[in-house]
Parts: sequence; structure tokens; C-alpha cells
Amino acid sequence: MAEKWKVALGCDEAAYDMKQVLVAHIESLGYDVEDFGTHDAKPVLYPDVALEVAQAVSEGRVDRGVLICGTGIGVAVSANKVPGIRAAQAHDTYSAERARKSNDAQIVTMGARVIGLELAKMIAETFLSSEFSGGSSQAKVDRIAAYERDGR
Ligand SMILES: O=C(CO)[C@H](O)[C@H](O)COP(=O)(O)O
Repeated sequence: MAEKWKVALGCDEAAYDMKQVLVAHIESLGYDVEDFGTHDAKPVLYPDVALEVAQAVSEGRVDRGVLICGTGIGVAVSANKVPGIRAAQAHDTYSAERARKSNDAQIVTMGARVIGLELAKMIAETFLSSEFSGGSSQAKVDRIAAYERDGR
């Protein structure tokens, strides 16, 4: 990590316990963490949290995002509605690395009802320490951006 990156974390009530563990782990790796909640086990709408994190990433207020819900699906679908955001669900470290190297994803999502805490920590760590490869992947990511810009 060249500079001290700011990482946004967000979750719904299904993933509250996992989020607490990830906040501590990501801080222990030397990143600055901004915790977007939820802050207890009371039910929330996962899109509210996911959209806030995705907006913070798209506006450059944070460098990366980690979003968790029961499956990692709802927060991914929500975050990907924010223009310019590429949020990738990853439940293995290979996918977490490729999400950065191939897809230039700024947000990783996971399901607290799908994987355990130790794997979630490794996935977050792998995602945060990987970089976009560019090269042949660039045109593919550019094509996504062009669709977003031109609608075709
Ligand atoms: O995993 C999730 C969204 O993808 C959520 O954590 C959620 O608990 C599922 O809620 P529901 O089935 O009530 O929509």
C-alpha cells in the first residue's frame, strides 16, 4: 500500500457481526476505515447502506469499499446502480484478486451467510492489496464505461 487508503465498510443486519470483524481486521492491515453501518442488529434496507458506500467511492471520498449482506448479492446489485461503480461479489480469493486485476472493481461484496469469518478476512485483504492490470483488460472495462455514458 503506497499511501494510507481509506476503505468504506457497510452491511445490513445479516452481516453486522462479520462487519465488526472486518473493520478491526482491515484497520489492523493499516488502512483507514470508514464504517457506514449498520451499527446494530436492527433491520435496515441493504440498498440504503450499499448506495451510500458506492456514492462515497464514486465521489472519491474513499478509495475502496467492502459491502456485506446475507448473500453479497443485494449490496452488489445496489452498488452497481451508482454510475462508474463496479462492485464484484467474491467468495474466494482468486475472484477477489481478479475483481481488481481484470475488472478494476472498486467494491468487493460478500455474504455473511455464505462464507466464514477467516475466508472473508482473506478475501478483503486480497482485494485491497491487488491492482488493476490494464493491458487487455482495459478495453473491456472501457466498454462498460462507454455503455454507461452513451446508453449503448
Ligand atoms: O442477502 C441479502 C440481500 O441479498 C440480505 O442480507 C437479506 O437478509 C435478504 O433479505 P430478504 O430475503 O428479506 O430480501
